[in-house]
Amino acid sequence: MFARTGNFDKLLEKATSHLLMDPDWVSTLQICDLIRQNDVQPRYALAALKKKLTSTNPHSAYYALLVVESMVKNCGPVVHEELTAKAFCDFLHDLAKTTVHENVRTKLLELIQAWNFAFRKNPKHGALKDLMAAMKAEGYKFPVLRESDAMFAADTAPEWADGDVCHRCRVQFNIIQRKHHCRACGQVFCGQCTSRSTTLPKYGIEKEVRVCDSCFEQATKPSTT
Ligand SMILES: O=P(O)(O)O[C@@H]1[C@H](O)[C@H](OP(=O)(O)O)[C@@H](O)[C@H](O)[C@H]1O
Ligand SMILES: [Zn+2]
Ligand SMILES: [Zn+2]
Repeated sequence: MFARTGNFDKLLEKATSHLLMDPDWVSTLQICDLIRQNDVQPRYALAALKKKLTSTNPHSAYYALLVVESMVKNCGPVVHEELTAKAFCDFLHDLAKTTVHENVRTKLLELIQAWNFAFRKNPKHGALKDLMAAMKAEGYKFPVLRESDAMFAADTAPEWADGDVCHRCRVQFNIIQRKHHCRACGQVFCGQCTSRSTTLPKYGIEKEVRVCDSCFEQATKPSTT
């Protein structure tokens, strides 16, 4: 686990370096890949980003906000849930109040507006709606919404299911027979039923990851079209 978060920490330093003249999109998108591939948990990522967002350096704080924006666009519901949790919305409210960087505040208002539009139909993200209402009541002026800002990347890999037996052959898990997850369908399997790996471009996963036999067949069969 450490190896994966160690990689994340290095990428975050690069993506939010105060020496950057322009955003480091390569590192930013590699961060998204780590989250998408379940190598780093969104909670860990957002906790690390909070420190960067409150940096005294305007570039670091601003680039950190661009990383959050990319995560929301590219990593799907697991990030959306963390982002719109009350605790993080309270942090964003405080950041809007306390940041000394006008560019961060402007970008933050733009993002809160875009996220509210994107999640407007989903009651799960009520804390974000409350945040925007509270900030409007406090006199914050939100920019005109660009709907393009609120579009998100297509598919993201499904969340992992849990279970005591292999989803395919029903063998019981135990100290020897370990659990594994297929990154394509998210189901839980034994080692024998997830012995192969493949890339999953439709989920933005470019490296070979563990998949179950049926998802392997599905992902590797020549396309009929
Ligand atoms: O080996 P364990 O200590 O049981 O841990 C399991 C591995 O981390 C599996 O990773 P993998 O799918 O990449 O094998 C994961 O899918 C299971 O949920 C975990 O229980
Ligand atoms: Zn099995
Ligand atoms: Zn599968």
